[in-house]
Amino acid sequence: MTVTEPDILCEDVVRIFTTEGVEVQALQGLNLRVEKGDLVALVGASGSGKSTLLTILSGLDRPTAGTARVAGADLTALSSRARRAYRRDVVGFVWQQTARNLLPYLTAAENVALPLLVARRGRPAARLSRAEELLDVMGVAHCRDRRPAQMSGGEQQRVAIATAVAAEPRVLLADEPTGELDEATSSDVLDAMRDVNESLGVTTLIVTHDPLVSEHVRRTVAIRDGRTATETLRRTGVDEHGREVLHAEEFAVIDRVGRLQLPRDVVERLDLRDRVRLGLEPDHVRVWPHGGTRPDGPPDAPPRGRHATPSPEEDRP
Ligand SMILES: Nc1ncnc2c1ncn2[C@@H]1O[C@H](COP(=O)(O)OP(=O)(O)OP(=O)(O)O)[C@@H](O)[C@H]1O
Repeated sequence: MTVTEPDILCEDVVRIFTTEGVEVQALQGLNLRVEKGDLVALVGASGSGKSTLLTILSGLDRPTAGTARVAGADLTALSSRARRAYRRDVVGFVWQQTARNLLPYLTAAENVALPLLVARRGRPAARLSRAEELLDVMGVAHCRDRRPAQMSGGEQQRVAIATAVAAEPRVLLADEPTGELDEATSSDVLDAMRDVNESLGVTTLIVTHDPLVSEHVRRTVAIRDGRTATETLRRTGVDEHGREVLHAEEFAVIDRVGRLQLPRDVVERLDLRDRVRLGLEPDHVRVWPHGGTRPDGPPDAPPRGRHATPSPEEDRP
Protein backbone atom coordinates (compact mmCIF):
# COMPACT_ATOMS: atom_id res chain seq x y z
CA MET A 1 0.00 0.00 0.00
CA THR A 2 1.38 3.44 -0.87
CA VAL A 3 1.09 5.95 1.90
CA THR A 4 0.33 9.37 0.44
CA GLU A 5 1.45 12.47 2.26
CA PRO A 6 -1.35 14.61 3.66
CA ASP A 7 -1.93 17.97 1.97
CA ILE A 8 -1.00 19.79 5.19
CA LEU A 9 1.70 18.25 7.34
CA CYS A 10 3.14 20.06 10.36
CA GLU A 11 5.57 18.26 12.63
CA ASP A 12 6.97 19.89 15.75
CA VAL A 13 6.57 23.36 14.29
CA VAL A 14 8.15 26.06 16.44
CA ARG A 15 7.93 29.80 15.78
CA ILE A 16 9.73 32.17 18.08
CA PHE A 17 9.37 35.93 17.71
CA THR A 18 11.95 38.21 19.27
CA THR A 19 10.95 41.79 19.92
CA GLU A 20 13.22 44.12 21.85
CA GLY A 21 15.16 41.20 23.26
CA VAL A 22 12.04 39.40 24.51
CA GLU A 23 11.23 36.00 23.03
CA VAL A 24 7.65 34.89 22.42
CA GLN A 25 7.13 31.22 21.55
CA ALA A 26 4.01 31.52 19.39
CA LEU A 27 4.19 27.86 18.27
CA GLN A 28 5.79 25.35 20.60
CA GLY A 29 6.01 22.10 18.65
CA LEU A 30 2.71 22.03 16.82
CA ASN A 31 1.59 18.90 14.95
CA LEU A 32 -1.17 18.82 12.36
CA ARG A 33 -2.14 16.55 9.46
CA VAL A 34 -4.92 17.43 7.06
CA GLU A 35 -5.60 14.80 4.41
CA LYS A 36 -6.38 15.64 0.81
CA GLY A 37 -9.93 16.92 0.41
CA ASP A 38 -10.58 17.31 4.16
CA LEU A 39 -12.28 20.29 5.77
CA VAL A 40 -10.86 21.13 9.18
CA ALA A 41 -11.50 23.95 11.64
CA LEU A 42 -8.63 25.12 13.80
CA VAL A 43 -9.87 26.75 16.98
CA GLY A 44 -8.13 28.26 19.95
CA ALA A 45 -8.17 31.18 22.35
CA SER A 46 -6.72 34.51 21.38
CA GLY A 47 -2.92 34.28 21.35
CA SER A 48 -2.82 30.48 21.01
CA GLY A 49 -0.90 30.70 17.73
CA LYS A 50 -3.61 30.27 15.07
CA SER A 51 -2.66 33.22 12.88
CA THR A 52 1.04 32.41 13.24
CA LEU A 53 0.38 28.94 11.85
CA LEU A 54 -1.75 30.25 9.01
CA THR A 55 0.88 32.82 8.07
CA ILE A 56 3.41 29.98 7.81
CA LEU A 57 1.07 27.77 5.78
CA SER A 58 0.29 30.64 3.44
CA GLY A 59 4.02 31.02 2.68
CA LEU A 60 4.33 34.49 4.24
CA ASP A 61 6.50 33.37 7.16
CA ARG A 62 8.85 30.47 8.00
CA PRO A 63 8.95 28.30 11.10
CA THR A 64 11.93 28.69 13.43
CA ALA A 65 12.15 24.88 13.61
CA GLY A 66 10.17 21.83 12.59
CA THR A 67 8.57 20.61 9.38
CA ALA A 68 5.79 22.37 7.51
CA ARG A 69 4.78 20.89 4.16
CA VAL A 70 1.77 21.77 2.04
CA ALA A 71 0.92 19.70 -1.04
CA GLY A 72 4.46 18.33 -0.93
CA ALA A 73 6.12 21.80 -0.81
CA ASP A 74 8.62 22.19 2.02
CA LEU A 75 7.79 25.63 3.44
CA THR A 76 11.05 25.85 5.36
CA ALA A 77 13.16 25.62 2.21
CA LEU A 78 11.34 27.45 -0.61
CA SER A 79 13.32 30.03 -2.57
CA SER A 80 11.63 33.44 -3.04
CA ARG A 81 10.65 32.46 -6.56
CA ALA A 82 9.23 29.10 -5.50
CA ARG A 83 7.41 30.86 -2.68
CA ARG A 84 5.70 33.21 -5.15
CA ALA A 85 4.70 30.26 -7.33
CA TYR A 86 3.46 28.43 -4.23
CA ARG A 87 1.26 31.37 -3.25
CA ARG A 88 -0.06 31.73 -6.78
CA ASP A 89 -0.68 28.05 -7.65
CA VAL A 90 -0.94 25.93 -4.51
CA VAL A 91 -2.87 27.90 -1.89
CA GLY A 92 -5.91 30.17 -1.92
CA PHE A 93 -6.79 32.50 0.97
CA VAL A 94 -9.82 34.08 2.51
CA TRP A 95 -9.04 36.66 5.18
CA GLN A 96 -11.26 38.06 7.91
CA GLN A 97 -11.25 41.63 6.63
CA THR A 98 -13.61 41.58 3.67
CA ALA A 99 -11.70 44.55 2.21
CA ARG A 100 -8.44 42.55 2.15
CA ASN A 101 -9.88 39.85 -0.11
CA LEU A 102 -11.09 41.86 -3.08
CA LEU A 103 -9.84 44.78 -5.12
CA PRO A 104 -12.27 47.67 -4.56
CA TYR A 105 -12.18 49.01 -8.13
CA LEU A 106 -12.96 45.67 -9.81
CA THR A 107 -16.37 44.05 -10.15
CA ALA A 108 -17.06 40.67 -8.53
CA ALA A 109 -16.54 38.86 -11.85
CA GLU A 110 -13.29 40.74 -12.53
CA ASN A 111 -12.03 39.96 -9.02
CA VAL A 112 -12.72 36.24 -9.49
CA ALA A 113 -11.08 36.23 -12.94
CA LEU A 114 -7.96 38.02 -11.69
CA PRO A 115 -6.09 34.96 -10.29
CA LEU A 116 -6.62 33.25 -13.66
CA LEU A 117 -5.11 36.25 -15.41
CA VAL A 118 -2.13 36.23 -13.00
CA ALA A 119 -1.67 32.49 -13.61
CA ARG A 120 -2.01 33.16 -17.39
CA ARG A 121 -4.83 30.67 -17.74
CA GLY A 122 -7.23 30.82 -20.66
CA ARG A 123 -8.43 33.69 -22.80
CA PRO A 124 -10.35 36.67 -21.35
CA ALA A 125 -13.75 35.26 -22.36
CA ALA A 126 -12.95 31.85 -20.85
CA ARG A 127 -11.73 33.48 -17.63
CA LEU A 128 -14.88 35.55 -17.32
CA SER A 129 -17.07 32.56 -17.97
CA ARG A 130 -15.22 30.55 -15.28
CA ALA A 131 -15.69 33.50 -12.90
CA GLU A 132 -19.42 33.59 -13.60
CA GLU A 133 -19.68 29.86 -13.04
CA LEU A 134 -17.98 30.17 -9.63
CA LEU A 135 -20.13 33.15 -8.63
CA ASP A 136 -23.13 31.04 -9.48
CA VAL A 137 -21.87 28.11 -7.35
CA MET A 138 -21.39 30.57 -4.47
CA GLY A 139 -24.94 31.91 -4.89
CA VAL A 140 -23.76 35.43 -5.74
CA ALA A 141 -24.30 35.50 -9.53
CA HIS A 142 -26.39 38.64 -8.99
CA CYS A 143 -23.25 40.48 -7.76
CA ARG A 144 -21.38 39.85 -11.02
CA ASP A 145 -21.12 43.52 -12.06
CA ARG A 146 -20.96 45.05 -8.59
CA ARG A 147 -17.89 46.41 -6.87
CA PRO A 148 -17.17 45.28 -3.27
CA ALA A 149 -18.63 48.48 -1.77
CA GLN A 150 -21.95 47.62 -3.44
CA MET A 151 -22.15 44.18 -1.77
CA SER A 152 -23.01 43.06 1.77
CA GLY A 153 -20.30 41.54 3.99
CA GLY A 154 -21.62 38.01 3.37
CA GLU A 155 -21.73 38.56 -0.39
CA GLN A 156 -18.17 39.90 -0.33
CA GLN A 157 -16.95 36.81 1.53
CA ARG A 158 -18.66 34.49 -0.96
CA VAL A 159 -17.04 36.37 -3.82
CA ALA A 160 -13.77 36.11 -1.86
CA ILE A 161 -14.16 32.31 -1.67
CA ALA A 162 -14.83 32.16 -5.42
CA THR A 163 -11.71 34.29 -6.00
CA ALA A 164 -9.61 32.10 -3.69
CA VAL A 165 -10.51 28.89 -5.53
CA ALA A 166 -10.56 30.30 -9.09
CA ALA A 167 -7.07 29.11 -9.98
CA GLU A 168 -7.87 25.66 -8.54
CA PRO A 169 -5.48 25.68 -5.57
CA ARG A 170 -4.83 22.37 -3.78
CA VAL A 171 -5.41 24.02 -0.40
CA LEU A 172 -7.77 26.75 0.78
CA LEU A 173 -6.80 28.65 3.94
CA ALA A 174 -9.30 30.88 5.70
CA ASP A 175 -8.47 33.16 8.64
CA GLU A 176 -11.58 34.05 10.63
CA PRO A 177 -13.67 34.25 7.43
CA THR A 178 -16.81 34.96 9.44
CA GLY A 179 -15.22 37.33 11.95
CA GLU A 180 -17.02 40.41 10.64
CA LEU A 181 -20.39 38.77 9.97
CA ASP A 182 -23.55 38.20 11.99
CA GLU A 183 -24.58 34.66 12.93
CA ALA A 184 -27.00 33.96 10.07
CA THR A 185 -24.62 35.34 7.43
CA SER A 186 -21.71 33.40 8.99
CA SER A 187 -23.70 30.23 8.68
CA ASP A 188 -24.31 30.88 4.95
CA VAL A 189 -20.65 31.62 4.32
CA LEU A 190 -19.60 28.43 6.14
CA ASP A 191 -22.07 26.42 4.07
CA ALA A 192 -20.51 27.98 0.98
CA MET A 193 -17.06 26.90 2.14
CA ARG A 194 -18.30 23.39 2.72
CA ASP A 195 -19.90 23.31 -0.75
CA VAL A 196 -16.66 24.40 -2.35
CA ASN A 197 -14.72 21.83 -0.35
CA GLU A 198 -17.09 19.06 -1.43
CA SER A 199 -17.61 20.06 -5.05
CA LEU A 200 -14.01 21.01 -5.89
CA GLY A 201 -12.29 18.65 -3.44
CA VAL A 202 -10.06 21.48 -2.23
CA THR A 203 -8.41 20.73 1.13
CA THR A 204 -9.70 23.42 3.48
CA LEU A 205 -8.41 24.78 6.79
CA ILE A 206 -10.52 27.37 8.58
CA VAL A 207 -8.92 29.20 11.49
CA THR A 208 -11.41 30.69 13.86
CA HIS A 209 -12.58 31.33 17.36
CA ASP A 210 -16.19 31.27 16.20
CA PRO A 211 -17.77 28.22 17.93
CA LEU A 212 -20.37 28.09 15.15
CA VAL A 213 -17.68 26.97 12.68
CA SER A 214 -17.19 23.67 14.48
CA GLU A 215 -20.83 22.81 13.84
CA HIS A 216 -20.19 22.98 10.10
CA VAL A 217 -17.14 20.71 9.93
CA ARG A 218 -16.45 17.09 10.81
CA ARG A 219 -13.05 17.70 12.35
CA THR A 220 -12.11 20.49 14.72
CA VAL A 221 -8.55 20.79 15.97
CA ALA A 222 -8.01 22.89 19.09
CA ILE A 223 -4.67 24.53 19.74
CA ARG A 224 -3.54 25.73 23.12
CA ASP A 225 -0.31 27.58 23.90
CA GLY A 226 1.10 26.91 20.43
CA ARG A 227 0.45 23.15 20.45
CA THR A 228 -2.28 20.91 19.13
CA ALA A 229 -4.32 20.01 22.21
CA THR A 230 -7.50 18.16 21.27
CA GLU A 231 -9.53 17.11 18.27
CA THR A 232 -13.27 16.74 17.98
CA LEU A 233 -14.60 14.40 15.33
CA ARG A 234 -18.22 14.47 14.26
CA ARG A 235 -20.03 11.77 12.36
CA THR A 236 -23.62 11.14 11.49
CA GLY A 237 -25.30 8.01 12.77
CA VAL A 238 -28.82 6.69 13.07
CA ASP A 239 -30.64 6.46 16.40
CA GLU A 240 -33.02 3.69 17.53
CA HIS A 241 -35.91 5.47 15.77
CA GLY A 242 -34.05 5.58 12.46
CA ARG A 243 -33.42 9.34 12.77
CA GLU A 244 -30.12 10.83 11.65
CA VAL A 245 -28.11 12.11 14.62
CA LEU A 246 -24.76 13.83 14.90
CA HIS A 247 -22.19 12.30 17.26
CA ALA A 248 -19.26 14.38 18.48
CA GLU A 249 -16.28 12.89 20.28
CA GLU A 250 -13.31 14.73 21.71
CA PHE A 251 -9.84 13.18 21.59
CA ALA A 252 -6.53 14.26 23.06
CA VAL A 253 -3.80 14.51 20.43
CA ILE A 254 -0.57 12.61 20.97
CA ASP A 255 2.62 13.59 19.15
CA ARG A 256 5.43 11.41 17.81
CA VAL A 257 7.30 11.36 21.09
CA GLY A 258 4.23 10.59 23.17
CA ARG A 259 3.38 14.06 24.53
CA LEU A 260 -0.29 14.89 24.93
CA GLN A 261 -2.26 17.72 26.47
CA LEU A 262 -5.23 16.71 28.54
CA PRO A 263 -8.27 18.97 28.07
CA ARG A 264 -8.27 21.81 30.59
CA ASP A 265 -11.60 20.78 32.17
CA VAL A 266 -10.24 17.27 32.85
CA VAL A 267 -7.10 18.71 34.44
CA GLU A 268 -9.15 21.05 36.61
CA ARG A 269 -11.83 18.52 37.58
CA LEU A 270 -9.28 15.95 38.77
CA ASP A 271 -6.87 18.59 40.07
CA LEU A 272 -4.02 17.13 38.00
CA ARG A 273 -0.75 19.02 38.46
CA ASP A 274 3.00 18.60 38.77
CA ARG A 275 2.95 14.84 38.25
CA VAL A 276 0.36 12.12 37.68
CA ARG A 277 0.34 8.36 38.12
CA LEU A 278 0.00 6.23 35.01
CA GLY A 279 -1.41 2.70 34.87
CA LEU A 280 -0.72 0.62 31.77
CA GLU A 281 -3.55 -1.71 30.77
CA PRO A 282 -3.39 -4.12 27.82
CA ASP A 283 -5.13 -1.65 25.51
CA HIS A 284 -5.11 1.72 27.29
CA VAL A 285 -3.49 3.92 29.89
CA ARG A 286 -5.08 5.21 33.08
CA VAL A 287 -4.17 8.52 34.70
CA TRP A 288 -4.54 9.46 38.39
CA PRO A 289 -3.78 12.57 40.36
CA HIS A 290 -0.53 12.16 42.31
CA GLY A 291 -2.33 11.93 45.64
CA GLY A 292 -5.29 9.93 44.23
CA THR A 293 -6.20 6.25 44.45
CA ARG A 294 -3.21 4.04 43.71
CA PRO A 295 -3.17 2.37 40.32
CA ASP A 296 -2.77 -1.08 41.92
CA GLY A 297 -6.35 -0.87 43.19
CA PRO A 298 -9.24 -2.89 41.77
CA PRO A 299 -9.29 -3.93 38.12
CA ASP A 300 -10.12 -1.28 35.59
CA ALA A 301 -13.60 0.21 35.74
CA PRO A 302 -15.43 0.95 32.48
CA PRO A 303 -14.55 4.37 31.09
CA ARG A 304 -16.66 7.21 32.43
CA GLY A 305 -17.63 10.47 30.80
CA ARG A 306 -16.86 11.88 27.40
CA HIS A 307 -13.14 12.26 28.05
CA ALA A 308 -12.50 8.63 28.87
CA THR A 309 -9.67 7.12 26.83
CA PRO A 310 -11.23 5.95 23.56
CA SER A 311 -10.95 2.32 22.57
CA PRO A 312 -9.40 1.60 19.17
CA GLU A 313 -12.89 1.02 17.71
CA GLU A 314 -14.02 4.45 18.89
CA ASP A 315 -10.96 6.12 17.47
CA ARG A 316 -12.52 6.53 14.07
CA PRO A 317 -14.74 9.20 12.58
N1 LIG B 1 5.16 39.40 14.76
C1 LIG B 1 5.09 39.09 16.04
N2 LIG B 1 6.01 39.54 16.91
C2 LIG B 1 5.97 39.22 18.22
N3 LIG B 1 5.03 38.41 18.78
C3 LIG B 1 4.08 37.93 17.96
C4 LIG B 1 4.05 38.24 16.56
N4 LIG B 1 2.98 37.61 16.00
C5 LIG B 1 2.36 36.95 17.00
N5 LIG B 1 3.02 37.14 18.18
C6 LIG B 1 2.68 36.55 19.48
O1 LIG B 1 2.54 35.15 19.29
C7 LIG B 1 1.45 34.64 20.06
C8 LIG B 1 0.45 33.96 19.12
O2 LIG B 1 -0.16 34.96 18.30
P1 LIG B 1 -1.24 34.63 17.16
O3 LIG B 1 -1.58 35.92 16.49
O4 LIG B 1 -0.71 33.55 16.30
O5 LIG B 1 -2.45 34.09 18.02
P2 LIG B 1 -3.97 33.83 17.56
O6 LIG B 1 -4.36 32.53 18.15
O7 LIG B 1 -4.09 33.99 16.08
O8 LIG B 1 -4.73 35.01 18.28
P3 LIG B 1 -6.05 35.83 17.80
O9 LIG B 1 -7.18 34.84 17.83
O10 LIG B 1 -6.17 36.91 18.82
O11 LIG B 1 -5.76 36.35 16.41
C9 LIG B 1 0.88 35.82 20.82
O12 LIG B 1 1.46 35.83 22.10
C10 LIG B 1 1.33 37.02 20.00
O13 LIG B 1 1.47 38.17 20.82
